[in-house]
Amino acid sequence: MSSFRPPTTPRSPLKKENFDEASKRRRVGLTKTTGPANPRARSVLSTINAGAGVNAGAQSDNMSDAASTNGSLIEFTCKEDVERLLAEKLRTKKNDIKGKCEQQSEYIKKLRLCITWTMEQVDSYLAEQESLKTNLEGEQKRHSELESALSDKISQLTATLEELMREMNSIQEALKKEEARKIAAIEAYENEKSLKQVADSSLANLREELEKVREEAKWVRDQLKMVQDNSKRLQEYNTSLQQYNSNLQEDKAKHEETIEKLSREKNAMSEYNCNLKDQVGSLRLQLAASQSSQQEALSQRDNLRDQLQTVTAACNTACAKVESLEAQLESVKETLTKQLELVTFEASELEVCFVCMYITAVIICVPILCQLADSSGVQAITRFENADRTIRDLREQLARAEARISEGEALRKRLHNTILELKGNIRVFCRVRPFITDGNVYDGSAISFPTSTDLVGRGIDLANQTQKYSFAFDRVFGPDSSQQDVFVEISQLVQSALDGYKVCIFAYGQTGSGKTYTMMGRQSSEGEKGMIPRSLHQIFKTTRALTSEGWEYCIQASMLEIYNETIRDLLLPGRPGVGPEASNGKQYNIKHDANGNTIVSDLTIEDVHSQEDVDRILRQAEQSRSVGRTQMNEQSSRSHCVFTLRISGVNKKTEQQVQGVLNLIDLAGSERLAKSGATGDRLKETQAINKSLSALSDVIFSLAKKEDHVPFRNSKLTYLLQPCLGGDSKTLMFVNVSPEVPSAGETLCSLRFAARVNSCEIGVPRRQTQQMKLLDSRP
Ligand SMILES: Nc1ncnc2c1ncn2[C@@H]1O[C@H](COP(=O)(O)OP(=O)(O)OP(=O)(O)O)[C@@H](O)[C@H]1O
Repeated sequence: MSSFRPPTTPRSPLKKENFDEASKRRRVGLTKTTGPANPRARSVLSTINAGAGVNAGAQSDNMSDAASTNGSLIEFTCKEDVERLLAEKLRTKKNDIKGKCEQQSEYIKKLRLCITWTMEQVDSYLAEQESLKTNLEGEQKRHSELESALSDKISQLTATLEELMREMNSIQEALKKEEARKIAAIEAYENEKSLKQVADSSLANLREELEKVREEAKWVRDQLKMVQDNSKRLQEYNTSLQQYNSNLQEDKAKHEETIEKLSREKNAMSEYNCNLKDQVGSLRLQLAASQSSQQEALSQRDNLRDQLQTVTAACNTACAKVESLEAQLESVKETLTKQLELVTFEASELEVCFVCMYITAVIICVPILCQLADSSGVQAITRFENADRTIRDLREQLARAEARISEGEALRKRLHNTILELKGNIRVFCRVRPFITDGNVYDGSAISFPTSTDLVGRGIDLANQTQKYSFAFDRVFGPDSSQQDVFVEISQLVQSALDGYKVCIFAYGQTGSGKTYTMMGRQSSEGEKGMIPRSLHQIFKTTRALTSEGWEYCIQASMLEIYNETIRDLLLPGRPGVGPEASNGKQYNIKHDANGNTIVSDLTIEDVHSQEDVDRILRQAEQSRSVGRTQMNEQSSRSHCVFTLRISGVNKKTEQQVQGVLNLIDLAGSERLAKSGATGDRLKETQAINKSLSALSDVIFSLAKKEDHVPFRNSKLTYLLQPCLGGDSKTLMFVNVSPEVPSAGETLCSLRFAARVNSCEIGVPRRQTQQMKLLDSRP
């Protein structure tokens, strides 16, 4: 608590300056008549002055004269001096008036000095009093302020005190409650203590019981184990029973089949019987018919006999007919009777036979069926064994085939790689885009293609002013070449990436020469899709096809831009464009791990599973790029755009693994510094582009020349791609060329750059790359 201390009052208001002030005023008071500050003091002074005032002017001169003549200048320092002066007695001879006068005038002088000193004292006291008064007023004012501050403070403190009192009361109440609670808790504790004792004793009992229960549990566990063993055995038995049951089911099915067959035979036989019965019926009907016809014949005979009797001449023939008919009838009758007897006998016999057969079949079938079941079981077992043997054989054959396939695959990879190495690990293709009739007239004089056998499809001639320049590359694609024609060459490198190699494909060339067209193409038209979508299509197609051989692939994509040596993430969700806010404050640091992989910290990496995923991320990247360009007021691309696919494959069967990388890069449009006329930021941009492009060409050039020390220099692009350049990595560069005449100077520049990259200008021998020692050159 802070203690209140009143401000210290100045103890000596009449210090030197105050005193000087007072004496000054005294002097003024002597010359000027001032109002009486202190009436009493003033009256004393007036009396003295009045007494002395008679000869004031002359006396003062005399006084000083006297003082100086006597040589005794009296000084008053204190009251005692005055009293001493007043007590002084004049010692003169009685009649010595002159001496007396002199002494008195001397005395008067002293008295005057004394009065002067006293007045000065009085004045100083008055001044002191005044200053004390003002000090007092000031002090009083301060005091009243302090008083009011104190009263405020006191009221505050009173309020605080009241609050504290309230708090104290509430605390006291709480304390009381706490105490009551404490007492209750103590009681509860006591109860709990007694309960604990009871619980301890019961715990001891429970422990004993627990021991017993544990023993019982052990016994139960043993029992359970036994039961589990039994259950296992029963399960096995059950399985064998199920097996047996399934065998029996199979047998039952077979028996049912046999029974069905037999019942089908029985049906056939009963049908046959029915047919026979029908035959008998029809024969009976025939018999009845013949009997009726016999009756008719007899009636006819009677009629004929009647007619015979009447017609005698025709009687012989009729009689013969009748006789023959009778004979026939007799024979038919006989035959029919015999047949009827036979059929009846056969029917009865068949009936008997059928019943016997059925009974016999039933009697015979059971053991036969049992035998059949046995034999079918044996057959099934043999069949099973045969099938097992066949399966084993097939498996061995399959394993041999798979081994042959993987050997073949390895051989294919080796051959593919050898072919690409023979073609060159670093290759340069030239692509001339068609002339764009944008109000321009094409005279076709700038670019031509040599027709000599050794340069056909490989050479390009450029006419610039009066000079002609010839270049040869690994392939030259003319203006008529389609995206598919170009992709045929690229697809081999895509296969290399799937085989686990690192591949970099660059598109280089002046602004508007067709780099983006080559890499991305036109998404809207299937035939005009560029290398990136086509490569991805091939990758998905191949990985799908390889699934049957046990391969499982994981494909991850990332896309970044390097603008003015600054990395921009093109797949950053919600990326607005450029500037620090575009990266959401992320730092993109490039690092290389021990396995030769490039890691860009904070970069968005997307898993891609289908062409749709790829289309989506390409759209997003294109949008991010165009927003960036608009914000930078770019007319065309001024940044390097790097699309990276990381392909990781594992073969479940052979446990082989591959880790390939495919980088597809749309480089910034090249521009000659001298020609660009750029200034300010534009100049800086152009310088940055040229610097990184020349660093890239230096790297590839020294890799092609098999140099030990590769100059990765201070360029983000080359540092980023470091693990993918050199060694057994594959590098392919497109030099894109515009056919327009005004750009011939630029075209010459691009072609020279490309020629330097692969040292393939005519007359310079081609070189193969070899395993290089890559230098770490972190920018
Ligand atoms: N082979 C081609 N067939 C048809 N059109 C093409 C071809 N190559 C380029 N083009 C067209 O030429 C124009 C410029 O091409 P593109 O934008 O690809 O050039 P670029 O080199 O990427 O330019 P920049 O450096 O400015 O980005 C585009 O309209 C493109 O469609």
